[in-house]
Amino acid sequence: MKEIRIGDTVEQAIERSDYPLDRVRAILKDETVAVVGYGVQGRGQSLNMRDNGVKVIVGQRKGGKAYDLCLEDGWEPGKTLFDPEEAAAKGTVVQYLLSDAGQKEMWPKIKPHLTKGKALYFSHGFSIVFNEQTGVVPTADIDVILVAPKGSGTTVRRLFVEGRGINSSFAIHQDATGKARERCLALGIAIGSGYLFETTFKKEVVSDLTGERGVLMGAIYGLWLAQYEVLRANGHSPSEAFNETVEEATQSLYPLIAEKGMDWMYANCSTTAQRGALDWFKSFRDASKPVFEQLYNSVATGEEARRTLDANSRADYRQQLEKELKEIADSEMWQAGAQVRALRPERQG
Ligand SMILES: NC(=O)C1=CN([C@@H]2O[C@H](COP(=O)(O)OP(=O)(O)OC[C@H]3O[C@@H](n4cnc5c(N)ncnc54)[C@H](O)[C@@H]3O)[C@@H](O)[C@H]2O)C=CC1
Ligand SMILES: CC(=O)[C@](C)(O)C(=O)O
Ligand SMILES: [Mg+2]
Ligand SMILES: [Mg+2]
Repeated sequence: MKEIRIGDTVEQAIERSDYPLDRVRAILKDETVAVVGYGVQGRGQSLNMRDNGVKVIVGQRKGGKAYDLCLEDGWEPGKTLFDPEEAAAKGTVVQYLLSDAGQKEMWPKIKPHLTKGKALYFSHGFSIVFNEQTGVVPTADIDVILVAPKGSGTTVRRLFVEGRGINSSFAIHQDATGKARERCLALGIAIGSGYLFETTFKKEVVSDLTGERGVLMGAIYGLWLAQYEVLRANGHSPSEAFNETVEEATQSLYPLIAEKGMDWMYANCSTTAQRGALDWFKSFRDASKPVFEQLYNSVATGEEARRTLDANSRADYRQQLEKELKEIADSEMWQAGAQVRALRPERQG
């Protein structure tokens, strides 16, 4: 256990040494963990648990790319690979890792298999917190727990393979068996978390939806695009605009932030840059803060959940997302990006 103390706020983070693998295996020895949904998270988490010696099965419908990936990854039909409902029936822990819209749709089929004493596990507070929209209301006789890796499932797997670990949030929504916390923490370590930070389903979903719409994905792209467009409009070449907006950020400056914080990154830049950045950051904060407040409100009122469920429940949701991602890929900025990235020396030859 590690303590984080900021002013009056004290937090405890669970670490791997609190749950060494033999303890994890002992806690989970009588459990069959059914991972329902082999998407980005289902894949990362199930492979890590399998490598950690946990008894894992996967529930994924036949046909489609995700099923092919299951076979490629060594899941065996009838042994460790089943239809979602069959897996839910066999599992004592059901890791519900369909997309959030998929969780709503499949719930009537999954719910009957969640019998007394089982654990229902989520990696997002979405289905439970917005249950008026999703209809996901588990019976009182099962544990309902959450481990939400704070990163892509791709990273969950990559860090694990490198012997590192991702930060995850965890929360207990229902403890029917008296074992919910042990189950949750053992699973949290088993899926590859390095540290586990306690939260609630509500806090997790609101912060997560804000973060991904904000600084992690939506805001960063908006900010980068605005700068790129201004540079281009003023006659700078695509490569100059891209290097000065994205390539330098991801290749040089952001890794310095990751290493020792914002001040360390600043300290490793010129005094010219430091003076300018220190003068300008407040303008960017002030310009964007009202947008963040609007965003937070839209998340907290359930509006973002409504939009997500509406859009991602359509039959053609994937094609729609792919179409919009392709528009980004085809845009000048990211075409320049593809060519600039190809010039990284380590990508030569
Ligand atoms: N993608 C990520 O890295 C992260 C995801 N999460 C959470 O983990 C959970 C799983 O997310 P992802 O792995 O991104 O899911 P995903 O979008 O990759 O989908 C997972 C699986 O759900 C299936 N699916 C989608 N709609 C369906 C439907 N209507 N009926 C049946 N199956 C359907 C897909 O075919 C896929 O196999 C979600 O709660 C998400 O918010 C949390 C942290 C990060
Ligand atoms: C990767 C992650 O944690 C996100 C951005 O919240 C998500 O994929 O939902
Ligand atoms: Mg997240
Ligand atoms: Mg998210």
